[in-house]
Amino acid sequence: MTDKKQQAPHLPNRGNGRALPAVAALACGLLLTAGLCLLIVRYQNAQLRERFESDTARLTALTQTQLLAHFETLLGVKGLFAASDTVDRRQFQRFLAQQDLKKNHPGFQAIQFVRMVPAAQRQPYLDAMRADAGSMPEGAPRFDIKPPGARPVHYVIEFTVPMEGNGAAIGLDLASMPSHLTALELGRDSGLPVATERVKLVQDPSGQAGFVMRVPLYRNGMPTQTVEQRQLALLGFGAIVYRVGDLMKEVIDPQLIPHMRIRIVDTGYVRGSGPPLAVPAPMFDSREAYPEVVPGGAELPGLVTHHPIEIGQRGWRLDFVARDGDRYGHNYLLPASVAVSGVVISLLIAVQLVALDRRRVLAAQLAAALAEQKAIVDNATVGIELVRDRTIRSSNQGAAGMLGYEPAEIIGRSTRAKFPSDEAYRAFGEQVYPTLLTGRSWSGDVEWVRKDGSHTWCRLHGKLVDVARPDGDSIWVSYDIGAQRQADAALQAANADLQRSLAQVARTQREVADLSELSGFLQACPALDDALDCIGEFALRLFPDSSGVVYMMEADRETLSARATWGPAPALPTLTADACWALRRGKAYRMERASASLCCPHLGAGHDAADAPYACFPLAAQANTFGLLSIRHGGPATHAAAELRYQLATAMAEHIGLALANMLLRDTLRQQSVRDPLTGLHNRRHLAEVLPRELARAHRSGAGLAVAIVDVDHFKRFNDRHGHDAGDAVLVAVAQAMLAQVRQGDLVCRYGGEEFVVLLTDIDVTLGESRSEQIRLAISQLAPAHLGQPLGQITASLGLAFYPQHGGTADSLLKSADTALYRAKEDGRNRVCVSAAPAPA
Ligand SMILES: Nc1nc2c(ncn2[C@@H]2O[C@H](COP(=O)(O)OP(=O)(O)OP(=O)(O)O)[C@@H](O)[C@H]2O)c(=O)[nH]1
Repeated sequence: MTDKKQQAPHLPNRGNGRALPAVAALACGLLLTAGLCLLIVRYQNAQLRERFESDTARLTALTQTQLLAHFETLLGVKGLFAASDTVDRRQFQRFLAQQDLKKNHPGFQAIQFVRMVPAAQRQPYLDAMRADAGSMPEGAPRFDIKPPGARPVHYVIEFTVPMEGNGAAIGLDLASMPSHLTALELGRDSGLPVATERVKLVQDPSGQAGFVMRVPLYRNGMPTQTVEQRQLALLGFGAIVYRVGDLMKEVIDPQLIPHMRIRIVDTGYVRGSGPPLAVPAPMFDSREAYPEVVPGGAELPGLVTHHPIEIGQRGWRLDFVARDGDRYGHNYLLPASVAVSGVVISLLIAVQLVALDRRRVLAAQLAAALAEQKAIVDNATVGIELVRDRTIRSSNQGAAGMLGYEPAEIIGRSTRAKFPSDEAYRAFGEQVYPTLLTGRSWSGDVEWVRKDGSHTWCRLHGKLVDVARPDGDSIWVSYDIGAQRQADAALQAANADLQRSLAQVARTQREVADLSELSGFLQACPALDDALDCIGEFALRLFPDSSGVVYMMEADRETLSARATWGPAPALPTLTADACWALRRGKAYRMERASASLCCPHLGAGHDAADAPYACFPLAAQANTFGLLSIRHGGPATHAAAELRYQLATAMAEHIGLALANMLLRDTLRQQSVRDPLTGLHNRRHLAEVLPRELARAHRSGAGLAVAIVDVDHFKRFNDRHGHDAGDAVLVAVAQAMLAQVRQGDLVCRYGGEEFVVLLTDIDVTLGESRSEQIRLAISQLAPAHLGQPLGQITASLGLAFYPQHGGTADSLLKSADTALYRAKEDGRNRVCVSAAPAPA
């Protein structure tokens, strides 16, 4: 069995690895998508950060600008004191009123003047303040420095604007508070504005963070270039008290609050101006400052920035944390869209690649299959053709070569070119298309014409490709069966020959059997006539449509008489040798064609041997022709059949000839044994056979029977006188005379020498006596001669005995007759004496 792998078409490998490009493309696509999404996210982040940084930078700058604007107010206070070291409370209030601080700087808690009071000046100062009518007409008798206690220097809040809500701060000695004291001393020594750390404003019950910005005020006219000079020249401080929350509300764009959390921490003095803070002090938190503002989404840890600013020699750090939302929140729609699109596109690309690969594989498979199919078609031993519109559209080598064409020669030609005639082509179409139009395939044998004009037979199978389009393509497969048909024909012929041979064998066997049976019958026949009757019957068995005749030679050896016939009677019942070519030529003669001159005359004038062939066979034994077999057949036959029936006729003739020859020989021998050769009469042996039989018949029938013994008188003397030959002639003449006097059925035999016995059947005494007398008379009337010489009168004596009167047996009857003969001799010869013997008991 052929390996299936070898049968499978050679197709591209579809194993592992074919999906690799698609997977790689998908991976690349996903990677690109991820990268693109990452870039978008990063870009968005950068955008957000840029916006965030821009917002926070702007906010920081704005904060700083706003604070500077605030500080300008403080610088205005400094200018106020630069004009006069003795600015009283009313001047101060008037100055501030011009600033319209409540309106322009709502973040102010208060603006103050802090006076530096050395310990030595404490009391004078208190006295002056308590007596000062500038602030109120009755003065401020309860004014005091608080908290009480001795300190090297006091920094006393001398007046504050507004007073409402800030009155508690009047008289407060800032030197008692280390954080204030540090800031005051730093401002004093630096000559620059200085801020405090976060302080809790005593005048502010809200508890929010606060700080105080102060600017040192020096006495006019005193140098302030050095620290010492500035310490000596210090008058006090102009101060602004801030509530950080209120301040930042002025500064911060409220629209940003929902989008970010802003915290401000105080990181301590910068440039070593003071002790650093271990922990930055929170100054402001937008979440607390704007509780009414609904914050955006969650804080974005990745969107945090810090901006340091310097406020009165203190470092503030503004911490910004963006909140998720429409300003800083990530727009995931775009990356998500990109991601989804990228994934979809990647998948589509991968699917396309898979499909492309699949198409490529399918295309390769299709190409391989087509190539294989083409190879199969091209190399097929059968013919394969595509026909459309009765035109050969394609043809393989098998189809073209079958008719001696090259494919290029026959492609494009009409299918009619293959058929021997228009009629054959039309008949083919009428036979084929009814089947094809049902959608079934048609198969059949067609006779086609080769390129060289010779014809061949092809077995054809056809089918419409699309039954809905009868004029469309049809596929035809053909193979040359010319040789096969020849072989089939030869086989059929051989088979027919074999059948004929077998039939012939059977017929021959039957004929042999018939011949054998004929031989058996012929051998069993007691007489020639019986045999001849059998011949006619068997001849009809062997030659059923025949007629014929068997002629037998007559005693004259000249003529032949028809003794057995079958079918129509022969034209000549008797003939001579001249009437038959077989007898003339001494050998078998047959004639199977019309020829008047060569046709045997015994068949009759005008016999046509072409219509009725015949054969004649001489029947001979030991070169002695004794008969003729003539067979006339019913009609012509093929040469072989004619030969066979001639052989059969020959065999039949041989069988018949041999059988008849044997029969004739047997008859001759028998005749010789029972006949007297001289006279031709039956002899004594024959009489011994016949007499008992005739006696039995007479006994059965009751008829009479007579036996007469006839003896020539004085024959010895006749012999002696005329010689023995003359005696023989007399005996012959006597025999003929006796035969002439008896009836058919009677018997005349030579009993011995010159003695004869005449057996007269079915006769009574009277007739027997008269018949015996007739015999005697006939003999006596003979005038025999020999060699031209008369021999004189002949007489004979007869002894007559009758059955049953004179004997019941052959012996007794002959004895009675012999006794009667003796008496006739005794009584003078030439007479008839009847036995006188008595009837047997
Ligand atoms: N020519 C011839 N003679 C025969 C033949 N057979 C017998 N004879 C002779 O016939 C004669 C018979 O003679 P016999 O028996 O004495 O009788 P016969 O002379 O006829 O005398 P009768 O009978 O008393 O009248 C013999 O001489 C025989 O030789 C025969 O076939 N041919």
